[in-house]
Amino acid sequence: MAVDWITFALPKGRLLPFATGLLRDAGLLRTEIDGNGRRLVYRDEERGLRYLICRAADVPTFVEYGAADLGVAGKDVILEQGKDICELLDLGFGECRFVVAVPASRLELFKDGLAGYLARCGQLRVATKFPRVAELYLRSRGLPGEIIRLSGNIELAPLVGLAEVIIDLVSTGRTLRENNLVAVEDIAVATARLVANRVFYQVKNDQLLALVEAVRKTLERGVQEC
Ligand SMILES: Nc1ncnc2c1ncn2[C@@H]1O[C@H](COP(=O)(O)OP(=O)(O)OP(=O)(O)O)[C@@H](O)[C@H]1O
Ligand SMILES: O=P(O)(O)OC[C@H]1O[C@H](OP(=O)(O)OP(=O)(O)O)[C@H](O)[C@@H]1O
Repeated sequence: MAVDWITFALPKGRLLPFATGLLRDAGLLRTEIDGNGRRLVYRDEERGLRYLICRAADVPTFVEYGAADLGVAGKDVILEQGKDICELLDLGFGECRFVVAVPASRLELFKDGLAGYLARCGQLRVATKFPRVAELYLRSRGLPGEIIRLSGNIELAPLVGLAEVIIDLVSTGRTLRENNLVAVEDIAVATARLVANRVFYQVKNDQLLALVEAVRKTLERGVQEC
């Protein structure tokens, strides 16, 4: 790989249309990327730009290890992983929030918050895909609790007695509603971020700054999903 190529790690899935729309508007993407396809690497030879289609949670890893210079990653994943990468821009899209949610049928038990629940019931198990965020949250509240890490469909856990509460991402609220859960506490809002490899951001500073500036100007104008 020539050193002057610039590689973007893009998240497949729900963030991809926004990320590609933004890069296209910024003049940094001319290739068609098929979000539903199996192809994982796209190149714009003329401009020396390369795009990697990564799992959303893997973008920080590709960037931290220098397999990509720049990447688009959710703040949720950034908070959870604590990777050594530079966060350059808040891209605004992919907004969701970390919440604590409980079964609506048990809401009364949580009327004095998680601390009140613990005092009443003596046990707090938290199912989540984000154990670090959950751990930090419990610690910041001085709450003892067991974190149960799941890979997805977190909402299932309190419905079958695997956990008393969940800590998960919510955007439309549909998944909570359809599983008779309610959010009782908000933890943090997350949006997609433009991130960079720490070393490359210094070494290729002129090249990367020009790209970051193009993205920043596009954000100021407003982004189209494509
Ligand atoms: N309601 C939401 N739930 C989860 N992630 C959301 C939501 N809304 C926006 N996002 C953003 O989308 C990213 C996850 O994208 P996506 O759901 O496509 O991947 P994933 O399901 O976590 O990963 P994969 O399919 O690779 O296991 C999150 O990191 C977050 O930044
Ligand atoms: O508020 P909503 O719009 O309903 O979105 C929230 C849901 O989306 C995410 O799950 P995802 O779709 O990523 O699937 P997963 O459970 O397999 O992680 C999240 O974990 C919630 O389950």
